[in-house]
Amino acid sequence: MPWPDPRSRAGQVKSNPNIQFMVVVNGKMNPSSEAEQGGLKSLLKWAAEHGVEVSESYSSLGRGHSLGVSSFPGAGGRGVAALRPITKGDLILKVPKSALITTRSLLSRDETLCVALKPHPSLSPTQVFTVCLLYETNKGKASPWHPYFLHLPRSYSILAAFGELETQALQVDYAIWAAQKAITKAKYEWKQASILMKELKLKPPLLTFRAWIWATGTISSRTLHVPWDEAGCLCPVGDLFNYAAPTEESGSFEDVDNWKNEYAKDDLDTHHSQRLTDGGYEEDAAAYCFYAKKHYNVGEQVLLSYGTYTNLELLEHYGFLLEDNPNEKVFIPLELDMHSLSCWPKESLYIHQNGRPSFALMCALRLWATPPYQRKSVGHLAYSGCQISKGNEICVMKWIAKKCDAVLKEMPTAIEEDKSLVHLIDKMEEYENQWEWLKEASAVFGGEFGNNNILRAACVVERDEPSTALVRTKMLIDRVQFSPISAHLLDGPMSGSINMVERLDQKSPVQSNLCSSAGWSDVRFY
Ligand SMILES: C[S@@+](CC[C@H](N)C(=O)[O-])C[C@H]1O[C@@H](n2cnc3c(N)ncnc32)[C@H](O)[C@@H]1O
Repeated sequence: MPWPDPRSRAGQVKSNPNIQFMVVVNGKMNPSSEAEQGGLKSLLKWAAEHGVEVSESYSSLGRGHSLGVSSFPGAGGRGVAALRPITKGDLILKVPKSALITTRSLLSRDETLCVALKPHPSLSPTQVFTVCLLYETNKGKASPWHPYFLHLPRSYSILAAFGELETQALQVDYAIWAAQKAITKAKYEWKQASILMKELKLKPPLLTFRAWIWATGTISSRTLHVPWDEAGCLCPVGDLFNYAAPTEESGSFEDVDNWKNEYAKDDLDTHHSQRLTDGGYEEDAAAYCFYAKKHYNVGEQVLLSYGTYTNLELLEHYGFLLEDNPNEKVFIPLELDMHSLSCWPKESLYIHQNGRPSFALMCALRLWATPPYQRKSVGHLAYSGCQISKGNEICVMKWIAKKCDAVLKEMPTAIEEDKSLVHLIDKMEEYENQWEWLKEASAVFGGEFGNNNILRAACVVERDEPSTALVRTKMLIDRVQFSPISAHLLDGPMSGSINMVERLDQKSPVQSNLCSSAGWSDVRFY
């Protein structure tokens, strides 16, 4: 999902393009490992050659680059660190238009691709970009973006990549439905584009649904907004910034004025307001420009807001969740008679992670809790976000508390169970075989796996050979990886055996709105 529209900014980037490699552990910077350095070197050398510019500044450390590529375990994995103090509003990175990957830039270099696309006008801009991306990776080293492709993640945990087990583990019905919808849409779009991909003679591994999901995940989680193409652009180096949710001072529950402001924010947030942007394409600079949204000290991770997202939306588009997401919403269904009193759409009836009900939910409930003969005379209070009476407010809050209790009781597992399970899955690699792991799981869950799909799946696998059982369980829980580069190499007799490497380091998201981040806590550099 491309980031929102840019706002215009002034600024200057000094043109020293050599970005450094560092690892930041507990706020302290250390030179990164040789493997990491070696791995990233080719990308950053390529970036420098293609005019990517990173800012320089003076500090007690002397003059030097403001940014470095670092590893932030538990906070997005590979990301960008401040190597010098950075001031709010500083222009920190500039990526020239010529380095951006867009449908247009790919088409302008390839006549075959242009000709092949013409008879397929019904494909959406994103489908076209997905095909173009797979076509470009199909070129292997012949593509000018080959060093960039080498550094893309091998797999994504976006909803479209979910299997049945993961989908059911979401537990919440609207989250399950969102996953099913994302999977169905991806399959439909892949089938639609398959004819074109065959005409383009992509290598067999790149024609698979797995490859489509890889390209979809790349585009969904890494593209930035550009004004000339709704599919957005891939921005080498600019796509190394991890996400920080946009926050505002939240109003206190008792403070009606603050609360009303918060309600105004509900409306703004729904439209992914432009105020959240800290990067954008600038026509006069012919470059994608990135600005610091706040002050950063040396060693801090420099983050960007891609937009305002709930955890389910983050999972859908970016494949991770935030444990503390100020924009998280839990939707509360109203009974028919309550709904008929006001005309609020279902998606406006929710509770924030901090427990604050949305404006629409409060309005609908305040009206419902008012005797019918009074609704006309006091309705304006509800519509302007004000209390109607103390009794009315107590009635509303009691209803919300009862509803929340009922919703939570309907979930097959509780948050404590989910946390234990995520912890157990993380520890799976430490066990020699499935039996040992299941023994530990039984102890934690008191031998009762109830409705826990993941543990039930593990029990079924248990009947296998112990040596293969653990691997199979991990495969059920984790995602297999797709490497476009090795797919490119796999040709001829090996083409059927797409390079699938088990992904053992990724958590399975359980209950999207309640569970911890499933991001790249352990990014591999390759
Ligand atoms: C634009 S990329 C950022 C760079 C990425 N970490 C990398 O190694 O290439 C976006 C992806 O980074 C990860 N990510 C970004 N912010 C995160 C966060 N706050 N927590 C966990 N994962 C995050 C997610 O996998 C997301 O899809």
